[in-house]
Amino acid sequence: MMVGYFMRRMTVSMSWQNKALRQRSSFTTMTHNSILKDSSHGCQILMSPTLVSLDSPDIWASNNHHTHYQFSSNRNFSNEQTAAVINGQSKIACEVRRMEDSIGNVPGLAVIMVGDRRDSQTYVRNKILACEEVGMVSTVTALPNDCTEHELLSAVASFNVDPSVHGVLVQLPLPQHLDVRKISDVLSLEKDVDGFHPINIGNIAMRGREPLFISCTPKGCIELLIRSGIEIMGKKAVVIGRSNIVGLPASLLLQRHHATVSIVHAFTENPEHITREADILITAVGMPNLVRGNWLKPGAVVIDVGTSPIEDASCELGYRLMGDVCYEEAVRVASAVTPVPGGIGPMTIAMLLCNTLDAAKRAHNFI
Ligand SMILES: NC(=O)C1=CN([C@@H]2O[C@H](COP(=O)(O)OP(=O)(O)OC[C@H]3O[C@@H](n4cnc5c(N)ncnc54)[C@H](OP(=O)(O)O)[C@@H]3O)[C@@H](O)[C@H]2O)C=CC1
Ligand SMILES: Nc1nc(=O)c2c([nH]1)NC[C@@H]1CN(c3ccc(C(=O)N[C@@H](CCC(=O)O)C(=O)O)cc3)C=[N+]21
Repeated sequence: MMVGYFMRRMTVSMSWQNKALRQRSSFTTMTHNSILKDSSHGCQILMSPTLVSLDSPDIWASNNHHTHYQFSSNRNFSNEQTAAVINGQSKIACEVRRMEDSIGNVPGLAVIMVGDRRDSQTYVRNKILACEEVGMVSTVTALPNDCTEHELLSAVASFNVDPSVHGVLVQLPLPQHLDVRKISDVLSLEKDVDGFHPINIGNIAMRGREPLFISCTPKGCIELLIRSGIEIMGKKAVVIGRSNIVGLPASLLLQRHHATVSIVHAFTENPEHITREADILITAVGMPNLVRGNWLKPGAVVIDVGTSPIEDASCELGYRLMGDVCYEEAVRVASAVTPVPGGIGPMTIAMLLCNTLDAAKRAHNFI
C-alpha cells in the first residue's frame, strides 16, 4: 500500500517537471533530416529521426530477406528519408488515436526508477515526454536509492496486474544491492517493452522464433541502418560490448539480418585489429573516445550507443553526454556516424513507443 501511494505522488511531480523539459526535448528540436552530410569530410551524420514508422521491414518472416534490404545507395537519400520520418511520426500518434476512438483505450507505459542519477532522470523524462507527444499515458515510480528488493518487485508486480499499463520498464543501472535478474522473474512477459526477459532475448537468438519484444536500443540501431539505406546482409559487423541490454541483442539482431558478426569486449586483445575489419561498427561500452579514427575501416558505418555523462558546469544540467567514439576523428574516416547526443538515444525512445503500442494492441486484441 505504501509503495502504491508513493508511486502516485511521484507520478504527479514527475509530470510537472516534464513540462519544464519540453523545451529541450530532443524530440521537439530534432531536424527532420535524419541524414546530414558533413561537407568537410564527406561523412554522413546519421541523426535520429523524430519518430520512426511502424512498418519496419519484417525480417522475422522466413524467406523474405532478399527483398527488403536492397537499398541502392546510402547517398542522396535525404529527401526520401524526410518523407519516411514524417510519415512514421504521424503513424504512431495516429495508431494511438485510432485505438482510443475504436476501443476507448490508449497505450500505457510505467517506468520504475531507483535512485537519483541525473542522467537516468533525463532519459526517463525524455521517455515520458515522448509518450505525451503521441498521446500515450505514462507513469513514473521513483523509488529511493535504498529501497528494498521487495519494494521494487512489488512495484513491478502491481503494474503487471494494472490493465491501464501495457508496458513496464525498470530504468538501469540499479543500485548494487538490487539484482536485475529478479525483475525478469516477476515482470510479465507481455509487458516487457524493454525486451529484457530471457525468453525475449532467447527468441531473438533462435532461428524460427519470434520475440514478443526486441530491446529498444538494438532495435533502434537496426532501424536507423535500414532507414539510412545501409545494407546489412553480407557485411562484416563488429559490436563492442556484450551486455544483455545492448551489445548481446545488437549482435544477435545483426546476425538475423545476415551480417557476419564479431564481438569485442573487455577481454579482447588488440580490439582495433578487429574493428578495422568492420563495415558496420556498433559500440556500446560507456568509455568516451575509446574508438579512435585509426580503429575504423575507411568508409565504415559507425553507430555510437555509448552515452557517458561528463561533468561540465557550463551545461544546463551540469553534465554533457559523450559517446564511445572520437567523433572528430571518425568523421574523417567513416562514411556515416551517429552523433551523441542526437543519434541512438532518441531512436531508443522511439522504439520504446513502438513496443508499448504493440503491447497495448496485443493486450486488447486490437489490429
Ligand atoms: N543511447 C541509448 O539509448 C543507450 C545508451 N546506453 C549506453 O551504452 C553504454 C553501454 O551500456 P551497457 O551495455 O548497459 O553497459 P555495460 O556496462 O552493461 O556493458 C559494457 C560492455 O562494454 C564492455 N567493455 C568494457 N570495457 C571495454 C573495453 N575497454 N573494450 C571493449 N569492451 C569493453 C564490457 O565487456 P565485458 O562484458 O567483458 O565486461 C561490457 O560488455 C553506456 O554508455 C550506456 O549509457 C545504454 C543503453 C541505451
Ligand atoms: N531499462 C533501461 N532501458 C533503457 O533503454 C535504458 C536504461 N535502462 N538505462 C540507461 C540507458 C540509456 N538510455 C538512453 C535513453 C535516451 C537517451 C536520450 O534521449 N538521449 C538524447 C539526449 C538526452 C538529453 O536530453 O541530454 C540524445 O542522445 O540525443 C539516451 C540514453 C536508455 N537506457
